Amino acid sequence: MSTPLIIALDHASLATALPLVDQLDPQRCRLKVGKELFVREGPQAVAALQQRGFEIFLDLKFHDIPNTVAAAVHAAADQGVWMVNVHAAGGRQMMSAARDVLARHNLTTRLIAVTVLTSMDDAALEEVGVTLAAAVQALSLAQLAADSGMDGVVCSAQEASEVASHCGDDFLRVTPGIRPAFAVQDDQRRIMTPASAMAAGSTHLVIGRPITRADDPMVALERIEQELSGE
Ligand SMILES: O=C(O)c1cc(=O)[nH]c(=O)n1[C@@H]1O[C@H](COP(=O)(O)O)[C@@H](O)[C@H]1O
Repeated sequence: MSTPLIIALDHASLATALPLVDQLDPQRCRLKVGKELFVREGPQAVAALQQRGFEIFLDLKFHDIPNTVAAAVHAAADQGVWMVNVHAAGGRQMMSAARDVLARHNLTTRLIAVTVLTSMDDAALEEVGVTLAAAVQALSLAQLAADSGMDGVVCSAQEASEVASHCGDDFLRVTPGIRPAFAVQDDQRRIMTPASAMAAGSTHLVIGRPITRADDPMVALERIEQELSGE
């Protein structure tokens, strides 16, 4: 599937997500199941979406000791999800343990690492003791993720081209913080429009509220697809 679009289903329940899901075409987007939906509904939400033909990015951003994260990543991959993520700040040992468990069980789930959350800017990072600029810290964590055998990273589109030049073109750049011109910024800080994010080297775009909270989600999605196809 060549579409870069991943729609973030940040819904309170499967029942509230399905009216949107049932209008979507699994050939034209993937779906991201995150903490809220997964904590409320569990693996059955993932299964219900897979049954409808969608590839799932299970976004639980694991960050714990290596043994715990490896086991959680294994459990996610056993559900047949397309992609799962961990926090790069969990370190080399944690990421390597997660990678190794997938390799040992011949599981093809893509394993990516979150660098610096797109909701954080330089000032927010400084408050948690990181004095590097967000872009510099993101690049450094991307390099660590690549060295630890990750398939790619979650980063801001603003960092995607630098990540590609340091970590290689095959290294995935999954970029949230996407805001079309018609959408509000919400709690995101390091943002880009869909077309500029692709031009800047993103391989995948994670988009939630600009679609899911739009008055007409399908119209919002069509506008984004048109922007991406250059119409
Ligand atoms: O890992 C993620 O998907 C993620 C990482 C990050 O740095 N920033 C970020 O926004 N996300 C997720 O991407 C989605 C963005 O949603 P919207 O801001 O509504 O488009 C949310 O589900 C976030 O949890």
